[in-house]
Amino acid sequence: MGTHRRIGLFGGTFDPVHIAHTALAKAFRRQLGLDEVWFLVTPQNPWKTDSRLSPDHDRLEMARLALENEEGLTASDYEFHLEKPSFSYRTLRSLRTEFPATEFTLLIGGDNWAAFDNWAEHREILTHHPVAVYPRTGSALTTPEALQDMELRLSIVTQPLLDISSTEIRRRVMEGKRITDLVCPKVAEYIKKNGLYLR
Ligand SMILES: Nc1ncnc2c1ncn2[C@@H]1O[C@H](COP(=O)(O)OP(=O)(O)OP(=O)(O)O)[C@@H](O)[C@H]1O
Ligand SMILES: O=C(O)c1ccc[n+]([C@@H]2O[C@H](COP(=O)([O-])O)[C@@H](O)[C@H]2O)c1
Repeated sequence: MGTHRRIGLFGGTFDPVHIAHTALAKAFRRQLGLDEVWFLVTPQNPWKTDSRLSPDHDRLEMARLALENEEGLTASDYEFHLEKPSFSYRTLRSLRTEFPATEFTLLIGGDNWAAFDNWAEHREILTHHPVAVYPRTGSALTTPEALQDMELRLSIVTQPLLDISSTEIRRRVMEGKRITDLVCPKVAEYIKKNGLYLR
């Protein structure tokens, strides 16, 4: 006890998790010297109410498979037990209460960061947590004006851009195309075995 742990949080839908997610999480962990990075598989992003989402347990299992040999990267079902939709401030409140000696740093894409002042209770989030932002295609790393009076603990994660998305993977599966370069082999196998993304 008493050790001050530093954990990075990477929230997403992960339907499915792909190699760009893993590469980014590794860069995040290494560049910030974090003990661990948790992939928070979100049951329901407050801004994405897409009913065609794969079941929570499939998305979690794929994240587990993708990360089982990745040191310091863990798939987390923490948000499965919280109220929906999964507002990040609620998740973070709960984590702070449960793990008071741990510092949680949020990983946020440049696209999400540009709109961060629209996140529920965003000032509360920034008061309690450092944030790491990484570039995404088409988004500049500028801090929203509404946040400029805040004392931000902000770092930038530099990572070569990989043009891969879960949307593209789902589409390729539906079209019967190969996805072996885009997801890890065990995830490809899981998708096939369970007939995911065929409709
Ligand atoms: N190719 C990529 N490079 C860098 N970051 C990515 C990439 N793909 C996804 N991310 C980041 O990972 C986070 C979680 O991923 P998410 O589950 O939304 O995947 P996605 O591929 O963007 O999904 P979808 O295509 O279904 O919207 C996203 O908010 C995004 O910031
Ligand atoms: O809390 C919010 O208001 C909020 C608004 C938009 C997105 N989020 C979270 O941001 C994370 C990334 O979302 P996404 O869909 O871009 O992968 C995911 O954990 C969402 O729950 C959170």
